[in-house]
This record gives sequence, C-alpha cells and structure tokens, in this order.
Amino acid sequence: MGKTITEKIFSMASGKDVKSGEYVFAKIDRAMIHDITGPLAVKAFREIAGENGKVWDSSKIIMAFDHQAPADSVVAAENQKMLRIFAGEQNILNYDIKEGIAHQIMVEKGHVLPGMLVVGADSHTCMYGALGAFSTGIGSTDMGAVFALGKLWFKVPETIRFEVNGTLPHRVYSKDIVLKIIGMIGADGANYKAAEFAGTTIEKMEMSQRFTITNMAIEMGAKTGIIEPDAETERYLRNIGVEGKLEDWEWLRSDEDSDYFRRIELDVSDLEPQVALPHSVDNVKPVSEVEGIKADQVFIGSCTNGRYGDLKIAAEILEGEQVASGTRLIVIPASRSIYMKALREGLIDTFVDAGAVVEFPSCGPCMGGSFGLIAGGETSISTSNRNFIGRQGSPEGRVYLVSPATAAATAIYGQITDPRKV
Ligand SMILES: CC(C)[C@H](C(=O)O)[C@@H](O)C(=O)O
Ligand code: SF4
Repeated sequence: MGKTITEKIFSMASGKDVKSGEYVFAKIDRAMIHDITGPLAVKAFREIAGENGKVWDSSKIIMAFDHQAPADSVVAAENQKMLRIFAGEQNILNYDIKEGIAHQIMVEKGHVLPGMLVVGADSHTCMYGALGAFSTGIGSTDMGAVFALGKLWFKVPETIRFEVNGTLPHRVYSKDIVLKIIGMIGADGANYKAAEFAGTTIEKMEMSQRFTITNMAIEMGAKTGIIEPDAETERYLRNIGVEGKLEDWEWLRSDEDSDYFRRIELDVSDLEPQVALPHSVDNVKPVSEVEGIKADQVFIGSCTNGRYGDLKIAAEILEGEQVASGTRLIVIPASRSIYMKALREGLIDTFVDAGAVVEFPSCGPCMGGSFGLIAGGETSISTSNRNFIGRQGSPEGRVYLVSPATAAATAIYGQITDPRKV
C-alpha cells in the first residue's frame, strides 16, 4: 500500500516510516505566532523553559501583528510591546505591523517550502498546504512547547482526497468550489483529516486561488488542506524569489495506491457562484437562491481572499462603477506587497473612485476584533472564511461569505448579486 503526501511528510519529520493513525513526535520546520496568540505562547514557553530560557531555533520562528494592528487599544499595545521585546531578546524575525496578515507573509516571503511541517498559532495555518507542506494550526500552549523543544506530538491524519475536475465557468472561482465542498460535507465533514485537493481544475489553478481552498479546510474540520506540489508550485516559489535546485526540495506526492479514508469527486463545469449564509460556513446555497438580500457592508480582503488576484477580479467589476448608496465597501489587501502592486497597477484608484474605503494590510473586520464592525440588524457580505454569530460585530448582525467577484457585484447593486450578470 502506498503513502499519501501527509504520511510521507510525517515520516520525514519523525524519522520513521509512519502511516495514518500512528502517533509521532515530529520535528517542526517553521512556527508562526501573531499578536493575539503570541502572548499566551510566550507565557507557556516561559513556564516550560524559565524566564531566561532560549527558543529551540530562532531562525524557524516568525512573528507578525495583524489582528489588532496597528494597536487599537492599550491592551493590544501592551501585548505588542511585550512581543517586540521577546522577539528582540530571542532574535526572532518579527514583521510587526508593517507587512500584513501573518498567513500571507508566511507564503509570500518564502517561509514555507514543499515537504515542510509547519505550525502556526492560528487555525487558518492550514492554508500553506497549497505549497505541498503539512501545515496546521495549534494552540498557544502547544506553541510554547514547540518554542522550547522544536517538536510536537501528532496523530498522523487520514486523508480525504477531493478530485475536482472541469473548467470553471465565467466568474466562478476557487472560493465557490470550497464553499460548495463545505456545503456538501458539512462543517465537521473532514474532522481531523488531511483534505487533499487534486484533479484537473486544481492542476490548472494558480497558487493565489489554491490558497483560498486550503485556507478554508479548517471550516470542514480538517487538520490541514494540502495540494501536491507541481509546476505551478515551482513557478510560484521562483516568482517570490525562492532559490535553490528543485531536486533539493522535498517534492512529495501521494502514491496512486494510497489508502485514502475517502475520495470525493466534484465536477465544477456547471458550478454557480456560491454563498454561505448566516450563521455557519456549511449553510451554502447558489447565489441565484439568495440574490436581492440587502448589503449594508461589503468586505473584500482577509487571508482567504485578500490577494492580488482577488483584488484584480473585484477591480475589473468595479471599474467605472459606484458603490450603491446605503452600502459601504471596505477593501483590504492581505499584505504590503499586494498593496503596493495594487497601487502600481491602479487597482486602488479603481476602488477609491468607486467609493470604497481602502485600509492598511491587516485582518480588518474579518474577526470583528478591530475596526469595520457591523451593527445589530446589519448584513456584511464578506470574502473571508467565517460567518459565525457575532463574527464581524454585533451578534444581531448577519455575515454572508462569497467570492471577490460576488462581493464586488454586490457592492455595486447594494444587494447580493450574481457576478455573471454584471
Ligand atoms: C485569533 C485567532 C486565534 C483566530 C484563529 O485561530 O483562526 C482568528 O484568526 C480567526 O480567524 O478566527
Ligand atoms: S484574516 Fe480573518 S481568518 Fe485570516 S487570520 Fe485574520 S482573523 Fe483569522
């Protein structure tokens, strides 16, 4: 019986031949913390290693402030101050407030390579699996242990393989695919599994769109989203400046005769744009069934859909148009480099001309922890990944999850709109 890419990565990281279901003590290649989970991780680390303890390998830890950044309260400012001091003492790379969302930084600054085992103190760490790594979110206490030891216990997950085939119709994107899948299998449909995405649609998809799919693996309970590395992976890594010979990277793929927990096929040739309705990510309907719902606020951004390709799709629809009166549009590039490219290419002009508010790279309203909150009775049509009660502000608010194209079309008409019609 062959091995999945997940089993192969855990075999490498634990130094022994392992199969799904086995417990391993595995070496960690990279660890990420941000402004919300970092303080607790540092506290846990100090409890384990003592006040003067040193982290196992400072070159493998990455820090960034994105959730409440720049600091929006004195508490946030104090936490960030403490983290800055910790990073300085331990010689940890801290991107601070200036580079944007930690997840985007991890994948655009070359911190994640195929075959790595990566952990982050944030649930959407599963996104980096699009680069052929095994990457997963862990709690702050576990992160404290990783800082001390560079290792962590795992149960090697079984794999569900999603075979996605067919050519996506006009204005239907990877966000619509992942929403469709979550709607099909449910918010707990892939609990503790590796969600492996393959098939001709994924093969033809560029990395920016792939990240959207693996980002949302956690929304079906998966331990990670993962895509076998291919020519697009190499193109992407070269493009962001990753050097080195291909043969030196761990270019792992699942064997044909792998022992999958389940295989699920999806043909996307006739897929409609999808919408996740309040208040759960698996409450998914095609846009045609929810058109006309009023949009008080539209948010285009987040680690799910704040990349350049997403902004470009939205800008093409918003070009020369105006945001409907009675609707607010907030656009947030996921990182500084995306922001600068969007500035250079005129996308920011398009958004501001249309009446959007463009904010600095950060999580923004995604989690309702910082700015851009919605009031009771208001609706947010959002390109992010969660629509739980109170997620973007008032518990009486309602959040609908959509693609950047659906969000842009919605902003123009002030109500949920099928982007194929504009
Ligand atoms: C704050 C953090 C712990 C949280 C997560 O882990 O995902 C946040 O990023 C989110 O999207 O809900
Ligand atoms: S953008 Fe949203 S989902 Fe992503 S890390 Fe920030 S709060 Fe979490």
